[in-house]
Amino acid sequence: MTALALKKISKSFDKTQVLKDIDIEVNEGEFVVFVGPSGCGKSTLLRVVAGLEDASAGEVWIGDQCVNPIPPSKRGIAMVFQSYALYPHLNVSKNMSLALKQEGIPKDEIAERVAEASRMLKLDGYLERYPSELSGGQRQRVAIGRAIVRKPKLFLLDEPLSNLDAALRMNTRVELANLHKQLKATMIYVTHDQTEAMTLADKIVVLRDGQVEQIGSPMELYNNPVNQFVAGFLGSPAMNFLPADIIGKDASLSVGIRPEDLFLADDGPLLADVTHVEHLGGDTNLIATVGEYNMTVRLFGQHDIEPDQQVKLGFDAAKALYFSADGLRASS
Ligand SMILES: Nc1ncnc2c1ncn2[C@@H]1O[C@H](COP(=O)(O)OP(=O)(O)OP(=O)(O)O)[C@@H](O)[C@H]1O
Repeated sequence: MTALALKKISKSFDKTQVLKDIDIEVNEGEFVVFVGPSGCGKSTLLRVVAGLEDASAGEVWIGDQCVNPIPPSKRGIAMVFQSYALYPHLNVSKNMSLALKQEGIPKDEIAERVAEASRMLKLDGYLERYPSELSGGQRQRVAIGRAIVRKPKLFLLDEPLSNLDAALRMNTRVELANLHKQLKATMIYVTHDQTEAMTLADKIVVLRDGQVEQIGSPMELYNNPVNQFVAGFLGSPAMNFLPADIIGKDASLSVGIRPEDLFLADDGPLLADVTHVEHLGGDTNLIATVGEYNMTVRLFGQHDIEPDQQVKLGFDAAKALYFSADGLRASS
């Protein structure tokens, strides 16, 4: 069943249009990630779903109801923000239960829900602590717990991990994926981080300049992007783009080759000047130039290559993608 449908949503602030004709369907239980560069309209779209902003045109459907006239508090949603927005004067237990109390839910049910959420989030030992006595990761878990106890139809998460350091971000990402599995809840998650999108999503919505570029599973988008923008946005290090005549193809096209699809080959068609080498232990990244074009090569394992060295590169031709001058996919 469809949990959320956005139908031709547009949004303008004064004369500036920031969302244009957005159509998205989210199935029940899906983890959907809105991803795109800064300013593309991700947060505004989430706020329109929440009812914190009105759409200038179009409809928001939650389940079988058009919620345009319905205020945020009645939409059956719970939001988690980047800033945890916890109440500093309330302990963890009270932060989690406040909204339920305001809704008039009986005390023993509140206690049950708080106990269950804190068990899931491994916060059971911290219920009496105040936010100032918690780490950033714990605070974010409380914010997530506060959403869980409300048993919403839809979870809306706006960059919830971006205040955490890299290691904690990765742990919390895994916890969030597990939580989604346990709750079987519908989640809409906004991020500009393509790794979060790739690792968390059942379905990714790539946005640019207020428009949907492509919707699909992470692997569909990675392997079969509709255009150069999507191809370049998903994947780290990013896809390399070169004029196709460098590999003997039509000069009006660009060829896109992912860093991991390049390899060292004495008879390879690309002569690369290595400018920098990143030894990652398990992998080695070469930053290089081919003619005037920059390239990143991801080699499996450890390699004894120095900056200023020249290497010959081959690539997996079956995985190369071609793009016409307007950025759309083309056949070679
Ligand atoms: N209340 C507002 N009034 C005017 N312009 C706004 C308002 N809110 C957002 N915008 C503009 O709308 C555009 C989209 O903003 P939005 O915050 O949705 O982008 P985003 O993709 O979430 O970016 P980021 O990743 O940087 O948070 C931006 O150009 C922003 O300046």
